[in-house]
Amino acid sequence: MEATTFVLFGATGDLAKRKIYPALYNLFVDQKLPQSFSVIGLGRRELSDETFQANVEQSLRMFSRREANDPAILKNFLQAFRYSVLDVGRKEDYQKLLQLIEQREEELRLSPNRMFYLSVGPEFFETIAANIQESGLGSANGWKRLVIEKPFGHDLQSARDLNQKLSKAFAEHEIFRIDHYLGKPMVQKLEVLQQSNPVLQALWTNRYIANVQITANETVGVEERAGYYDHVGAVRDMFQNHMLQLLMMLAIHLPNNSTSENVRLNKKMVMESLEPLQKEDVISHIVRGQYGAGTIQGKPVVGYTSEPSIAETSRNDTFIAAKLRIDDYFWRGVPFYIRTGKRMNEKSTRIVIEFKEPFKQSSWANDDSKMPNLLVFEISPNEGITLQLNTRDPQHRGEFKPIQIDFHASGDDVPEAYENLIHDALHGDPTFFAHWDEVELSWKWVQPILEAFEENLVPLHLYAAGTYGPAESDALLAKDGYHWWFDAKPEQEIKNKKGELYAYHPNN
Ligand SMILES: NC(=O)C1=CN([C@@H]2O[C@H](COP(=O)(O)OP(=O)(O)OC[C@H]3O[C@@H](n4cnc5c(N)ncnc54)[C@H](OP(=O)(O)O)[C@@H]3O)[C@@H](O)[C@H]2O)C=CC1
Ligand SMILES: O=C1O[C@H](COP(=O)(O)O)[C@@H](O)[C@H](O)[C@H]1O
Repeated sequence: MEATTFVLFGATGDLAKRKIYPALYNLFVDQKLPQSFSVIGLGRRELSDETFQANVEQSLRMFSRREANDPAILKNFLQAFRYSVLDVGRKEDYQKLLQLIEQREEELRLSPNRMFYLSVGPEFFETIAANIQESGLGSANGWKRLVIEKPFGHDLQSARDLNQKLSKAFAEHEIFRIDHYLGKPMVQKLEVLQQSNPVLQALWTNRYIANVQITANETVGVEERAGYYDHVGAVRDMFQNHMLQLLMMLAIHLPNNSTSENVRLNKKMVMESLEPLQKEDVISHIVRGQYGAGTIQGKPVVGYTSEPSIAETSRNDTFIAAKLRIDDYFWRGVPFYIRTGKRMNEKSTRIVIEFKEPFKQSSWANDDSKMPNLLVFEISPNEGITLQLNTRDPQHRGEFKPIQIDFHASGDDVPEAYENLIHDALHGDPTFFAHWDEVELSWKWVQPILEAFEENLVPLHLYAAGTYGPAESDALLAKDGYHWWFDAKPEQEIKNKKGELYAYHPNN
């Protein structure tokens, strides 16, 4: 891998501590960082290099998936780190930064390849990009890349404006827009699984699939992020980016040996084929919710409008469920249901593919003991794939009995999303980053929803914390004769149509 200088804006911030340093450390231990590597951390507060290194070390102790207790490894890792004070608006700070980078490049004999990681608020993205260009930081005789965190815009127009400004300083192939869901190992496997398994390729069509359900449930509430979250809601925070990226990754059809270009083109095609929503259709396709008081894992929690720094009158959405259709050859007629919410019953991100009724034409058609075939991708917190099949149960007069074929990855060996993404950005591999075309098409699809919410054309349903969202979310599927799979019943059991228990909830 080519020698690189990793320039981190926001080096004293929460994301850097919780995700970026642990990811760099784990890549270092796995020998996946360039042999010659320099990190320059930036922030407004004054820190010596030693204090900065000590802070990084502390973040590893708190957040790294691997213990950081080997002094020799730690020393080698931390010696790459330097700190410089930089206020994003102060031009002289960029000159100081340039001098420091050049000095380190000379000391370490690094080629001037520079990766600028913007782990700062979105209000700074444009200014930083412009200053990188103006100061000459990006014009050395090597490559330059810009890694940019979410949110990428607040709506369609602001996203377009931001992109236009960034593109004055960086070309599209130099911009790596982070969507950390694309870094999750199971999401990355979706592409490989489909490409390398003819059995899945054959099934990936409306001929066999009845519906697809994509869920990202969280148990946490708004936490300390009121200032940000109350302006974005679930629709911008999760749906426009992470959930639509999951939809694209699931729905693409890829040629064998596909390249990152194929992935991007196919994702774009999925978004272009999404049936657009008109503002007046939002009410029949989208459910918006907000959590009220309730109980999470046995503990009482307050409702959204009683959370610190949230106005009592807030009508912000903390839950969204949607029904979408992809109007193309493969998916025409297959509804995609998506939901995400805070303060839900459990933390789980999963995709469930429900296959069509297998015995429609057979003499078993009216046998209620059979279940549909399901293919389940558990994305987080546990990673796994389950295929549910029907078999006969000799113990019970030969009724159908679902069996599940399971693969589950073991926790410690699974790299964190940020490890995968930083590794790919260092390699210049854009496959698992959001291309501008996808971002623009996502905002375009979501725009009527934003407007309908703004104009209050859609009711805001309250749901009790610790549930699976408002009843209207269940009704969205029930209208089509479906239900959300794997929502734990109060007693955490899953029963068949005859009311017989056939499985416990997967997270129990
Ligand atoms: N935290 C998270 O879990 C996630 C965060 N993100 C995104 O990552 C980005 C960073 O978030 P997070 O780390 O939580 O934010 P924090 O508020 O914790 O950190 C912000 C960082 O920006 C620096 N900063 C603030 N103002 C300036 C300025 N004028 N000039 C230079 N540096 C400045 C701060 O340093 P100092 O105070 O020293 O100036 C600090 O290092 C945001 O875009 C956020 O949306 C995305 C996903 C998850
Ligand atoms: O981007 C975000 O994602 C997290 C959820 O991520 P996960 O990896 O824990 O599923 C969410 O809590 C946060 O609000 C959002 O900004």
